[in-house]
Amino acid sequence: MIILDNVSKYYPTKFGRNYVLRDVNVTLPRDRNIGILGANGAGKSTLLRLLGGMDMPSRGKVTRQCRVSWPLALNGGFQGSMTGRENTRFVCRIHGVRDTQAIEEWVKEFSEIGQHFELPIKAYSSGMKSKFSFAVSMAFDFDIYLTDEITSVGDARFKQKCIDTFTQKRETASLIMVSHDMKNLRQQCDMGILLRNSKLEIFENIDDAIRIYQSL
Ligand SMILES: Nc1ncnc2c1ncn2[C@@H]1O[C@H](COP(=O)(O)OP(=O)(O)OP(=O)(O)O)[C@@H](O)[C@H]1O
Repeated sequence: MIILDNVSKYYPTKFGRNYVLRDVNVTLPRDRNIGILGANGAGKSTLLRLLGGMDMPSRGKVTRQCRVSWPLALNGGFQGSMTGRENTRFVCRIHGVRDTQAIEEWVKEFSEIGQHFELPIKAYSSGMKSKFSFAVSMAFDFDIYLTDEITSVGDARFKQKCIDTFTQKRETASLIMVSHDMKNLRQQCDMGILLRNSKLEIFENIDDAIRIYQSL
């Protein structure tokens, strides 16, 4: 379960506070696949970051009662001056893994970035960063995976490898995904969240969420 308790999130701007969420109280179950819908700029990516703990609410509290991933293929979550190997080791430590060697080698192999693994992340191309980030995400077992569009990782072959690996993970985990692709949302999700006017509307059935979203 992920519990949002009176959560507000805003960004200060020169026009005043830009509220993305305002006084939101919801509990997201551990065992449903949830699609997040909303117009451009509604706050879907911000919500995903709050759920994963990459970002903090301005007010209120987000409580995770299970292991929640960071948004897959997130490019900005690593330490640029550290190498891929060092970043992997760091993430291992955060997740309480002491013997990091096997995970380091798995990430090196899966990401296909070769000797770049031993170089600082800031020297990676954006494609390399996505591959590396996806590989690190797949090296751990989470209960809930957070994802923006997975389709943005690497070339066609690598993308297929990601989809296959992720499909395996999903046998024991669930998914909270942001997408503008309704077909993809219908295929992957059974429950929906519509984000508009700084509030979340929860739909038990993804089809209902899509119908309301498309009628807006
Ligand atoms: N780091 C930030 N600093 C200031 N404002 C931000 C920041 N990140 C997002 N915002 C603002 O918060 C709002 C929500 O942005 P967010 O990226 O979460 O929306 P989104 O629904 O994911 O959009 P899209 O569908 O276009 O990707 C927007 O008005 C955006 O300008």
